[in-house]
Amino acid sequence: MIQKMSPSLRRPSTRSSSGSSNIPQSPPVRSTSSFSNLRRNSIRNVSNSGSQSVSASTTRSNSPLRSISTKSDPFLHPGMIRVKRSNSINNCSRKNDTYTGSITVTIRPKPRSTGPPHDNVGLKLPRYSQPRSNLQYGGNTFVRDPWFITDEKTIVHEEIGEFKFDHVFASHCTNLEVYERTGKPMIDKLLMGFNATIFAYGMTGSGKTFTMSGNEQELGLIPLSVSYLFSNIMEQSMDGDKKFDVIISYLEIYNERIYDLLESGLEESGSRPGTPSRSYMGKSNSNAMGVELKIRDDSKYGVKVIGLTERRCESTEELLRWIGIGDKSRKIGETDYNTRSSRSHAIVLIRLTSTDVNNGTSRSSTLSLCDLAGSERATGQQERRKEGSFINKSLLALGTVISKLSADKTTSVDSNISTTPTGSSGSSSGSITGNSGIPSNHIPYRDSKLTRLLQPALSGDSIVTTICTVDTRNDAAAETMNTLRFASRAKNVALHVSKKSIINNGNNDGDKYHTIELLRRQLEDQRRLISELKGRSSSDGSLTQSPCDNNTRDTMVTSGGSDPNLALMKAENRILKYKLENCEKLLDKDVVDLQDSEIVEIVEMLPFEVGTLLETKFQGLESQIRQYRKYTQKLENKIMTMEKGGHIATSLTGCDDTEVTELRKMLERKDKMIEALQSAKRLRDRALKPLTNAHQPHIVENDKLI
Ligand SMILES: Nc1ncnc2c1ncn2[C@@H]1O[C@H](COP(=O)(O)OP(=O)(O)OP(=O)(O)O)[C@@H](O)[C@H]1O
Repeated sequence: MIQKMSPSLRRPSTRSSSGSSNIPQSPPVRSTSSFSNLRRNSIRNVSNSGSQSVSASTTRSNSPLRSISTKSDPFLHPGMIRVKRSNSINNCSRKNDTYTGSITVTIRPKPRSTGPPHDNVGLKLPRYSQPRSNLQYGGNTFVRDPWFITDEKTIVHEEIGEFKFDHVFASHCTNLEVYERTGKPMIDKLLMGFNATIFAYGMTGSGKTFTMSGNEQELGLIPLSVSYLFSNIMEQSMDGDKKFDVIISYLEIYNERIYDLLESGLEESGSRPGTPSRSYMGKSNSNAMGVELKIRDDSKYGVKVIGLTERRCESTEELLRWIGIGDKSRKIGETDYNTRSSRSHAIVLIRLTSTDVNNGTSRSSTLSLCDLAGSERATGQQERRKEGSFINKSLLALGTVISKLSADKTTSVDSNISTTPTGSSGSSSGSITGNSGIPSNHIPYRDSKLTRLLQPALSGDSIVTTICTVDTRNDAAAETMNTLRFASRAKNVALHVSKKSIINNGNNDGDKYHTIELLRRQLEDQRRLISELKGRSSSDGSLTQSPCDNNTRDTMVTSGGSDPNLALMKAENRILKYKLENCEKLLDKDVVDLQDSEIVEIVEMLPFEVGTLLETKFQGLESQIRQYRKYTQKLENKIMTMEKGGHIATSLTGCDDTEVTELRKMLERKDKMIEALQSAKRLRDRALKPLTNAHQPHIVENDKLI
């Protein structure tokens, strides 16, 4: 964690004499002040002048680097000419917490290494005004370049037409200028809390690595940006209110496999920090392959490379030294176009975490610096051919993703154009043929490791700037054309990026006190609750037994456990249930089975008129019973008489059968009627008994048949 100015940051260190050091202890470094003052002087010059541009000579005159000879110091390279100070980040709305715009696209033409000192690239020539003719120089004839840069945003091809971008650098521009336009604004965004991604794209040999890393003579965008980052960190941590953490990881994608470039942790570095050590490697592909790393979806970072080494750095020198170590492991090899061609995509990840010391909040943002391998034609050498095919495939995947992302905005210029990388083996399977302008929902990020790793950045998690390097020579026209098409599409990719959210770590003293106080209160509340419950349970006695006792548990359940309201409700429920059962019994019970007390209960409930009515009814029934009895008696007498006279059989036999049957039926009905009447009488007697006992004499003495 970097807080205030650590001694190592304050101390103007001297250049290490030795190339070795113990890692992770502070590595041998170049003068700290060189890097930080580089930035400070350039910034001060701008702000003091109040101008939008600053000349390199001004920068040089104030720089402490002036003591270093111009031969050995890249900052004093004569190529450092006027550098515009305007922020080149693309048209965007810049609210405090969000960035809305599109990918910032810049074009960097590679200068001719031979030929006339000033080719037509970089000269402001009117379109088509120059006749196509060869140039004579030093006794040699040079074919004119077909490309013109008409202004700082436009590059024109004599026959195809013009392409407009956020910035087109002159071919003779310096890395410092490129950094000022691209790296510096992105570091500013990083410091504000945005993720930032810069990637160099272009055909092999067009200057990607030169732009990103630089060489012994001229520092590239990476060391310049890192230097600016640490200068800002020092400034911001000066008053002690902020602490910073800088962590670096470095990986490469080689033949569609991800390798950790810091894994080996090489402890020696023969090169000075800030310059790409790979530039000094004597042989290509000299490093053994490491362990392949896997990518995983991650809720926090979008995607994450599992097991990637992270190194904490406290200074520009330390960080650049790690990059130098990683560069040594990066795969390079000779191709037809480049004797030291990158055979892999390399990505430097710098995670910056700033912590507010006063309130303990922190915010992390990541800078991704990508030096992509270049698209290339198929070569005769088998290994290069295999690598080239992987490179082309992944660049094709990137082109497809960019194309799809920009599909809804792409202009007709791109119609019917394939994004197949330069010189690829002709496969067009993944190319975009014809742009319908219909946005596709499916973005094939999973088609390559490169697009997978860039997915969070391209899908809105990062502000993105790309530097497309081109070779303007006539024989590279097709490749340049493809690069510019890619660039045109990238320009259309919309970005809506939010700052990384602030995390409350709760790790400062104020937060600790607050947390302890909160926990203390919670503890008190819980204690109070426990004693309250104990009080309740001892008052109803249900908790006096062991909690393991089943009876206790039952008691608790039936009494509603520890809740008195529940117990009360249960008791009420039991009473209501009992009442209901009784009512049901009363309703369903056969009247005959009713107990006297129950009948009295019912009778008492009846109105007086009902009793009178019932009495009348019963009297009617009694009269009927008497009639039936008389009739039955008559029949029986008749039968007896007949039996005594010996005529029974005869008479009965002689009797009309119908009459006998009728007589029998009448007897049966009589019996049934008598039974029913007796039952009714019994009921009536019982019903009236309490009333008659109280108010009047018995109407019926008993229920026997008279
Ligand atoms: N703008 C430039 N000024 C000076 N030299 C340059 C420039 N661009 C490229 N070069 C030189 O061209 C050569 C190839 O450049 P470089 O290695 O950066 O290309 P590259 O795009 O990274 O290629 P590859 O994709 O094969 O890795 C190097 O010697 C480099 O120094």
